[in-house]
Amino acid sequence: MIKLTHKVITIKMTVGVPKEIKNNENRVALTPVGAEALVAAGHKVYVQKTAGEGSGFTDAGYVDAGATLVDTAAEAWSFEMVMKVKEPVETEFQYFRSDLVLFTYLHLAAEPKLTSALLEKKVTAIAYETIQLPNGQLPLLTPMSEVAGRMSVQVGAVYLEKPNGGKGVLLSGVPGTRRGRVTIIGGGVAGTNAAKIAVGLGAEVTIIDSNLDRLRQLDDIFGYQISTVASNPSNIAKAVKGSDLVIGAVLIPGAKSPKLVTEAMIKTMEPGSVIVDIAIDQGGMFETADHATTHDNPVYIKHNVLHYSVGNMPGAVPHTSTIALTNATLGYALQIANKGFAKAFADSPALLKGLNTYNGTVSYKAVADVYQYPFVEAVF
Ligand SMILES: NC(=O)C1=CN([C@@H]2O[C@H](COP(=O)(O)OP(=O)(O)OC[C@H]3O[C@@H](n4cnc5c(N)ncnc54)[C@H](O)[C@@H]3O)[C@@H](O)[C@H]2O)C=CC1
Ligand SMILES: CC(=O)C(=O)O
Repeated sequence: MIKLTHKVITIKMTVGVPKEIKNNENRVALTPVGAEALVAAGHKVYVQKTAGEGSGFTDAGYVDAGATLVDTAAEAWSFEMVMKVKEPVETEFQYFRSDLVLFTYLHLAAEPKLTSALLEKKVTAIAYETIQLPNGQLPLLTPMSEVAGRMSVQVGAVYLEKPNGGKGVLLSGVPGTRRGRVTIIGGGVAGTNAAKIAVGLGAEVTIIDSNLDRLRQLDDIFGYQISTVASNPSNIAKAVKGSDLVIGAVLIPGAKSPKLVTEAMIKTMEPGSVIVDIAIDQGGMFETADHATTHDNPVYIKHNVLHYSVGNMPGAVPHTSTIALTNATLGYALQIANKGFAKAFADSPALLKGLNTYNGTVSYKAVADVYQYPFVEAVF
C-alpha cells in the first residue's frame, strides 16, 4: 500500500508589536491570547517590552504565550507585519519600508503627512477602520466605536458638572426637575452605544441620522425611550440649540467627516453645554472642533461650550479595549500571516477594503479623493 502524504505549505510570518506612543494610549495591538494564536499557527511574534503593561498584560504573559520580547521600537518595527493600534505618529515614520505590511487604525482622510509618508515608502498599509463586510459593517471599527460611544455619555456627564466647567445639569434629573437633554448625531455603532448609556441614565435622548432605515431600527430597539429625527440642517440646528450634551458620531467610511454642526449652531447653545466629537478621528463633525485633543488635556471651550474631541477615546479604558480589539483583529491577522497578504486579499474582499496604500499608490477611493491623489485599485 502506498501512503500518500500531502505537504501543507504554510507561510511563517514574523509579526512585530510595538508599544503605542500616542498621548495616553495604553492599548496594545495583541493580547497574550492573540499572540498565542499566531504562534500556534506557526508564526513568530515579537512584542516590545512593556507594550502590554498599560492594558494589564505583563511581559511574562507574552513569553508564556510563546512570543519573544524585544527591547526597542526599532526592533518591533523590523518584522514583516507590524500590528499596532493607533495611526503612526511622525517619530514612527522612520520605520516605514517597502516590504512592510502595516495593520492598524490609520484614518488617512485626516492624516495628510502620514498618507504621504506611507506612499513615499511604498508601505502596504491596511486600515482596520475600512475593512468592510458585504453588508456594510466595519468589523474592526465596531468594537472601538462601541467603547467610544459608551464613554461619550460618561465623559459628557462629567463635563456637565459645574466644577468641571459645565452648566451643572445631572443627566438623569431628579423628581421635580427636567432630565438632561442629549442629542446624538449619527445612529450607527457609536451612536447606538451612546444612546444605550444615555437612556440607561434616564436622559431625554434624540438620535439624528440620514438613513431612515437606521432610524426605523433604532425606533424598534429603543421604542419610546428615544426620539428619532431625520438629518438636515434645520433639524440639527433645532436639536443642538435645546441640548445639554451633543454627541457627534457620523461616519462616511474612509472619508473626511461632514461638518454637520456649524459655528452658528454652537453659538445658540446655553453656556456650559458640552459637545463630544467622537468623529474627530475622521476630521470631526463640529465646525468649532477644529483639532483633536488628548486625554491629558481633553477639553477646551469655544462660545462658552465645552468641546471634548479626543481622537483615541478607547485608550482611556485599555484593558477592555485591547481585549475587544484583539477579538476583532485576530482572525484577519491570521489570514494575512497564514496566506501572505496577496493571497489573503485575493480570498477576502472584506480585507481588501482595508488596503489604503500599496506600492506607492492610494488604494482606497475616499482617501484618494480627499487629497486628489489618483485612486489605483489594487487587484490580487
Ligand atoms: N474618537 C475616538 O476615539 C473614536 C472614534 N470613532 C469614530 O466614530 C465615528 C462613528 O463610527 P461608527 O459609529 O462605527 O460608524 P457607523 O458607520 O456605524 O455609523 C455612522 C452613522 O452615521 C450616519 N450618517 C452618515 N452621514 C450622516 C449625516 N449626514 N447625518 C446624520 N447621520 C449620518 C450613518 O447613517 C450611520 O448610521 C467614526 O468616525 C469612527 O472613526 C470610533 C471609535 C473611537
Ligand atoms: C478607532 C480609533 O481610531 C481608536 O479606537 O482609537
